[in-house]
Amino acid sequence: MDILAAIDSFKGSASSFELNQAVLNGWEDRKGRKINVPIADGGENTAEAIYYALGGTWRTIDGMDLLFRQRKISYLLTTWQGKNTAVIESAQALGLDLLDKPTDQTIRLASSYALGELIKDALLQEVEQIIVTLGGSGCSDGGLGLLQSLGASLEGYTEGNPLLSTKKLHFDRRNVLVSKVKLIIAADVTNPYTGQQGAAWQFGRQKGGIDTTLAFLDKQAGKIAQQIKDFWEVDLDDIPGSGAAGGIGGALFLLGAKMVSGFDLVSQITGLEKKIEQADVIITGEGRIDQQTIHGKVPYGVAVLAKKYRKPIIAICGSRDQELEGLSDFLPIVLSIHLGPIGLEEAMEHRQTLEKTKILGQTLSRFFTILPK
Ligand SMILES: Nc1ncnc2c1ncn2[C@@H]1O[C@H](COP(=O)(O)OP(=O)(O)O)[C@@H](O)[C@H]1O
Ligand SMILES: O=C(O)[C@H](O)COP(=O)(O)O
Repeated sequence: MDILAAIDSFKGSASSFELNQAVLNGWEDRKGRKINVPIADGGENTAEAIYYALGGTWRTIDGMDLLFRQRKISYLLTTWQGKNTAVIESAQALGLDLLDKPTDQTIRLASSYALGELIKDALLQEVEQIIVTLGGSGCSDGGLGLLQSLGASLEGYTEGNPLLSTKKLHFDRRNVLVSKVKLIIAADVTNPYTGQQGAAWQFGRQKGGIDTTLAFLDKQAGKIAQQIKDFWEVDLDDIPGSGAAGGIGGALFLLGAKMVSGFDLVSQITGLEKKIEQADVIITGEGRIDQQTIHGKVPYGVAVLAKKYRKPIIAICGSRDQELEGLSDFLPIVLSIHLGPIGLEEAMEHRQTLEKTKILGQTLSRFFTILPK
């Protein structure tokens, strides 16, 4: 029996490659093939998943993070579809993981400026295209910091999160630095720029924002979106994914980037569909399987492919919502790696997570051996 593992990283806990390997190490069937497909949807570890598929070299620069703190940041230089390509994972500079604890203060301070600096560095490497992966970010600035770094001026901006103070955005799309390369956004969600389904309300709470801050950020994003509509005739709220990474999706779209689903892109690059077609059992998962999972996250994407080829699929996670509504049609079995009540900090410990994942892999393989042939 050939088993394929394509589990998304458990954010803050373990990478996709490690989790896949843990399940495969636990799997007791010695005869079949064990296929490890590192996978991602745009969030943390996406560049690594692409690296496993394409190879390439890592370029490390003295960059900064979402709070303007100095930090060494790496991005991937590779070849994709015959073109010199940079893969910049926004979570490397702007990740929620980089904050000790997301609070209302961090969301009020955080900016996407550091991502613009990485894009500028990639442009100096003479690449023909840049893939910017979005997800797992700790900022919610409508992408204004990024635009500022690439040459836009933000009227009224004081400091910290530019969405709080910017009154007006000025930039000439013909002059922005990225006009010479093909820009691809690989977004992990399809949310719009503003509104109840938009960046601030949907993802601002996990970034520490309190309701009054989120309401203000959403109102400000609405003003910027209106201005963009008036001047550039682009309605960001009509663009699925413009609310990814706190609105960076919208900002990059404005710069002419092509928006694609992060999962679809990684799945194409890794040849996931073909590999699923050839496997007998599929294991997927993510840190927390919840109502958001069905909106383009890895386990849903893998499950859609498994369903297409009628392959049995099991999802594993660190924690899950009790109710998973429409998801159970695609993922009937969602199992936590944890066996008893446990605090979140202890649960997320790296080594234990991999050990428990291995044990769950072992249990699942035994289950398949008792099934009638
Ligand atoms: N080892 C673990 N055990 C229990 N819960 C975990 C573990 N790793 C991650 N989580 C939970 O998953 C959350 C991250 O969700 P995840 O699905 O990995 O990312 P995202 O939702 O950004 O795609 C963490 O905040 C935590 O609640
Ligand atoms: O805001 C972001 O960075 C994402 O697009 C959504 O975040 P998540 O994948 O960390 O939930």
